[in-house]
Amino acid sequence: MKKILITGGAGFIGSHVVRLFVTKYPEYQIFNLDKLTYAGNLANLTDIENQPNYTFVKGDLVDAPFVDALFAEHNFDGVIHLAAESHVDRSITDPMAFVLTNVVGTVNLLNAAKNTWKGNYDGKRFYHVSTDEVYGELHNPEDFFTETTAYDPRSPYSASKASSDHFVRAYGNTYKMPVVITNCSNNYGPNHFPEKLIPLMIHNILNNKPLPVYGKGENVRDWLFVIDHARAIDTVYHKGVLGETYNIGGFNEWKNIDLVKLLCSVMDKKLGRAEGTSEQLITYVTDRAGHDLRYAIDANKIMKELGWEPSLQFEEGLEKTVDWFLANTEWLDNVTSGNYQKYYETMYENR
Ligand SMILES: Cc1cn([C@H]2C[C@H](O)[C@@H](COP(=O)(O)OP(=O)(O)O[C@H]3O[C@H](CO)[C@@H](O)[C@H](O)[C@H]3O)O2)c(=O)[nH]c1=O
Repeated sequence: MKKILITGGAGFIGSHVVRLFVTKYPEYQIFNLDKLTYAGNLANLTDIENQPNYTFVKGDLVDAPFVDALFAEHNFDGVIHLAAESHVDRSITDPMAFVLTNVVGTVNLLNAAKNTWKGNYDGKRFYHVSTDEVYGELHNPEDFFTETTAYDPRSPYSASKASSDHFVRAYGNTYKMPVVITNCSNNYGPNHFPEKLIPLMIHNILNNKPLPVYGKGENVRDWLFVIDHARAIDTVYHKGVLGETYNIGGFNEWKNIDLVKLLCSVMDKKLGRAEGTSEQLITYVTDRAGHDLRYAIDANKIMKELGWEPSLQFEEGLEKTVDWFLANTEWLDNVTSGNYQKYYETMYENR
């Protein structure tokens, strides 16, 4: 039985990857290693937690002896590394947390794999899940990030992810480790932690709170339904060429303000409120420091070479997402209690 270690499997994207692998591949033993930070939540996985091919391990990638021991015990065949601090705003107020988890954590994991595999890489694979933010920002509407775009990280978050990408490639080159990397655009969908744009807006609309749009709302992001990202990860894990990088995205660009207005209108319909009700909550707030203007990803390589493509149109995905949040208000209430409130009381003055 192949043993696969998925890190960060209790998080938003990770939990969708764990679910897909546990249900699609009963012949794999899936280990989910997660530190259960504020954004990691085992409630994301209750439907599969009793599956015989699923094991949860709580632990911190920064703890090298722990990571070494886990690897030595199981000699994993594959690693899908998603564990990361992921929120740009938090990286602005606490960059070191991002250096530790994203850089030190990744190098600890690489070392553990290297020292356990000892050059015997037959059937082995180290897959690093990364972000399009490593490429910096775009200004010209005709430009897209491709796999050969030079790295230009501009936030502490993207600098930490760029650094971890470089380490993964360096281990591929220096120790000939079997590595593959993907860089994906903005995800959305069920279980998204409500500090990110879409779930935050859903949460605030439900609670009649202001909808904080940074700057003028002119920044552009490319959005992909999280389950399509999980499908892409499955595709790259099984068909991706070692040493390669694949960009993943939806060819689905939205200006923040247009997206928030669309979401307001979907919410009004779902909640039976008059059209325009939620839009009144839109509040322009101080811009994010160093806010990247536009991300746009060229996903042609994964589409043409590996045959992956998104399964959903954005409007459909957004409606599914809203439906999920409306059906899971308990999940939302749980993740927005306690420290969440404290974070939002101080975050605007910290930015
Ligand atoms: C939370 C929040 C965000 N924004 C803006 C900032 C961005 O232009 C856009 C999306 O913000 P966020 O949801 O924080 O996502 P963004 O900074 O683009 O980064 C996301 O997408 C990246 C991929 O591009 C991932 O690597 C990151 O982990 C993920 O957080 O919305 C607002 O205008 N108001 C808000 O309250």
